[in-house]
Amino acid sequence: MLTWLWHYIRPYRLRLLAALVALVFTAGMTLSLGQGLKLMIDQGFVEGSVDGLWQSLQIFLVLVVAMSLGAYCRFYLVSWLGERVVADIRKDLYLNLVKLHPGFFDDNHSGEIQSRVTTDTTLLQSVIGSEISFALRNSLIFLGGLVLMLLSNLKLSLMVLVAVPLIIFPLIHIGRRIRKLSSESQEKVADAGAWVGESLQNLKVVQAFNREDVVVRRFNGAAETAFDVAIQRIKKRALLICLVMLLVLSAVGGMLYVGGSDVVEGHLSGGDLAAFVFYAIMVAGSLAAVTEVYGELQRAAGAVDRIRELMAWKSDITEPEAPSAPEKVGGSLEFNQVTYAYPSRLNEPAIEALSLNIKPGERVALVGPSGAGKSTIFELLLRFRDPLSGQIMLDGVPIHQMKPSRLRSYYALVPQHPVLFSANVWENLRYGDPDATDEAVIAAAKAAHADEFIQQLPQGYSSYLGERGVKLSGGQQQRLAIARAILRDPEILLLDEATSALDAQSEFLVQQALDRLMKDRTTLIIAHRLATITHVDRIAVMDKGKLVATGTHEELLETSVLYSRLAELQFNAA
Ligand SMILES: Nc1ncnc2c1ncn2[C@@H]1O[C@H](COP(=O)(O)OP(=O)(O)OP(=O)(O)O)[C@@H](O)[C@H]1O
Repeated sequence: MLTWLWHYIRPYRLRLLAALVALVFTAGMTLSLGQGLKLMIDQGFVEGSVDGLWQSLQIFLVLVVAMSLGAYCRFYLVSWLGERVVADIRKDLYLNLVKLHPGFFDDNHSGEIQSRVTTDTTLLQSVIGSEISFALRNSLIFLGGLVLMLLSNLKLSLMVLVAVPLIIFPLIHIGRRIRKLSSESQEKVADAGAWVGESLQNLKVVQAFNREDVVVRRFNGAAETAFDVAIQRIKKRALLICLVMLLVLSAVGGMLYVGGSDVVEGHLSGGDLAAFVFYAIMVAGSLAAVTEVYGELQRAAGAVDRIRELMAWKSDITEPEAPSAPEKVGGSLEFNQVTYAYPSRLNEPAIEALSLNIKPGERVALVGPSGAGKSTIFELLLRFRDPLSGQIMLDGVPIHQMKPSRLRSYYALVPQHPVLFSANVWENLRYGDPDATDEAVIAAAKAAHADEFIQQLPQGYSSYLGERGVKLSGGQQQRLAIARAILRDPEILLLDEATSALDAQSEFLVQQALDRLMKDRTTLIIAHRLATITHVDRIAVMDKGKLVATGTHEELLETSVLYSRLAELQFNAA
């Protein structure tokens, strides 16, 4: 774990060094205050000299100023390091997450992952940015105080030495228990957090079905479990603090008694006893502080484990060593005996032995009942998943021999549920092509029949969309998604029921835009409504992961029982 952390701290080692110097300096100054105290008492109070008192006070004040300045530098440098290192870790973690294969998020709750990116890294930040320094400073004070105590009075110091193991051993034992409980507690909080995310995102469904009480009950359950686990941890922690105080302060009381007797008998000066008590309090306080922070460090160790686990995940979609990367592709696609099954349902292939050739510029519609595997074909084409067997070729090159980013640059995807990001219209459309000029963006919006409604938004193209921005209707969102694809000007178009959320009027307009977009481009359309695809070159009928027929609308009405049944249901019902 330390080597891992060092990897992140290393670039800032000069600052670390400066922080350490400041830390050692302030610890030294803190300890020297004891000597200042001794001077003040022996030269001032005991000798009854105001001059002596004034002189020793001056020395005391110099020490205080030096200590305060040192503390300023230490606090600034150490906190800077904490923030910096954690920002770097967050960036790395996010970079790894966005590169993971999308299937990863099927099995891993995105809420839990979110909590790792935020909560766990925050925990780590407080550890690097304060607690390690706190622990180090207190350890130094503990050790320095102990040495000064030993030097000034052996007998009294022996009492401390007897007390130390009595304190340390129960502490380590309880600390271990705390570590286990704290990672458990964090998992429970993450569970509750994930549930909040899911239920709030889908609040309309929750309310439409009057299921508020059910989600509340489930959340309460999760919150209570988190509470129960946290309480177990807190009990242990409370015990830890209580034990430390009891043991340390009893030892200090004993020392005061024994040392006080020595002063009374004249073996020890008042200043020596004051300095000794000062050190004893420092030693006790720093030990208590170390134990306090020990629990936090244990918690952070749990957080580090979880962050590292997430960073260690690698995408299932591998980059080829010697990628084939044609600059331009013609757009022919060939599925060769492709089989794929989702990891959670390995014995039920979603696509089975699929073979299909698509010529450059051809428009092919995929139809079939729900669950037939149409969306899975898109996922395979985009290399969100790789086939278990068989291969997919683009212009004769197997797509697994292409860099995923290069492969995806040939496509534009218009998904069934358009996704708009929290950004303005310009930026949302430029998702298709970040370098597009304003004119090109507007032309694409016009072609997708989106320009008109965009102009009417409060700030036109600069209107902010997304969760906290302007809300758009389903049809408007879809037209933006189409404009995005137009802007991308891809070799291959993947349309997932792109006109599903449109009214008859906009559907007509968008269909025109799509026709223009599809011209001379290989296009795959997932279609539920056969009316929208009667004009395509070829229709591929899928059922339960298998390709059962291909042909034109007219041909399939003759040859495919499944297709004619689908057509009959749709056209007759219409
Ligand atoms: N992430 C997943 N994990 C496990 N199984 C999945 C996953 N996604 C899809 N499936 C299953 O794979 C099969 C094919 O699904 P797919 O989404 O490709 O069908 P589809 O033809 O697009 O359906 P629809 O028309 O309803 O969108 C279905 O049986 C589905 O339950």
